[in-house]
Amino acid sequence: MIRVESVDKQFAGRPVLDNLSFTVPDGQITALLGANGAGKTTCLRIITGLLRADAGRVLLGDIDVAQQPMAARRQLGVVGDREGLYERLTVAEYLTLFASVQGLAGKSLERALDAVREELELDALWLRRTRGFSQGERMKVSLARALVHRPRHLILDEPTRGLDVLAARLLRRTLSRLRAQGTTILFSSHVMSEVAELSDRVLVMAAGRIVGGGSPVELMRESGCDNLEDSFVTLAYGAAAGRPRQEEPA
Ligand SMILES: Nc1ncnc2c1ncn2[C@@H]1O[C@H](COP(=O)(O)OP(=O)(O)OP(=O)(O)O)[C@@H](O)[C@H]1O
Repeated sequence: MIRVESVDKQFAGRPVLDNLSFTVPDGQITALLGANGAGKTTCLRIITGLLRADAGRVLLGDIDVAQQPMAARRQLGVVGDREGLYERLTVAEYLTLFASVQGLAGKSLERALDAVREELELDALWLRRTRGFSQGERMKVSLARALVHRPRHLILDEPTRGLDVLAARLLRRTLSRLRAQGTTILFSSHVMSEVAELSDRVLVMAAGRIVGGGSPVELMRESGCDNLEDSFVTLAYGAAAGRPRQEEPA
């Protein structure tokens, strides 16, 4: 389970996250929605330990991300900016490096590499250097890097941005399989059809706070709308106009 508890973050004195609290249950896919600038990426970066909160804390199970960064890293897979590939390395070399950093060696390293190679259909890319990779190819390698150590928690920032139909489908299939294995998954997206299809739970952010949360059906009921996109607009932009509601931490 991921717990975000009373997190504040300011940039240059401007509040971006404002006493933000929510939980992400195990074995479910949770989508984080919000208008541009609502604070989604900032929130995900704090969960993954890339940014420090000004106040509050983030727990992965019992592990405090800021207090126990090494332990947190072993529990986390992160798919963020797909630009971070080392272009001189082949996919095999790159994934070996990341798996080693996570403490894998010998037979368990080999097994971990074989598993992501098969699951993410990486055969054709395996011995290629990542320079010049397409968006879809980069996503596959980023996802393989995030999963190679079998983390309990997976965080993805707009994972289907720029992907074609087949690559997006592979990603969705992979997320569904991971959910069935009990992985806790949190992803941000602007694509409502994908959110409606994939998510067990949706969190709507506006101005650094949670303004709605529940299953897609619950959100539609709460907002009195018959589709997720209208619910999102009602909750996110209605709230931005001045009626925020903070979800209680579970
Ligand atoms: N390093 C930074 N320095 C200053 N301001 C920042 C920084 N990072 C984010 N911000 C600001 O914080 C606010 C929230 O940004 P964030 O990237 O978290 O939003 P988002 O919800 O992910 O938006 P989008 O949907 O456009 O990706 C924005 O106003 C952004 O300009």
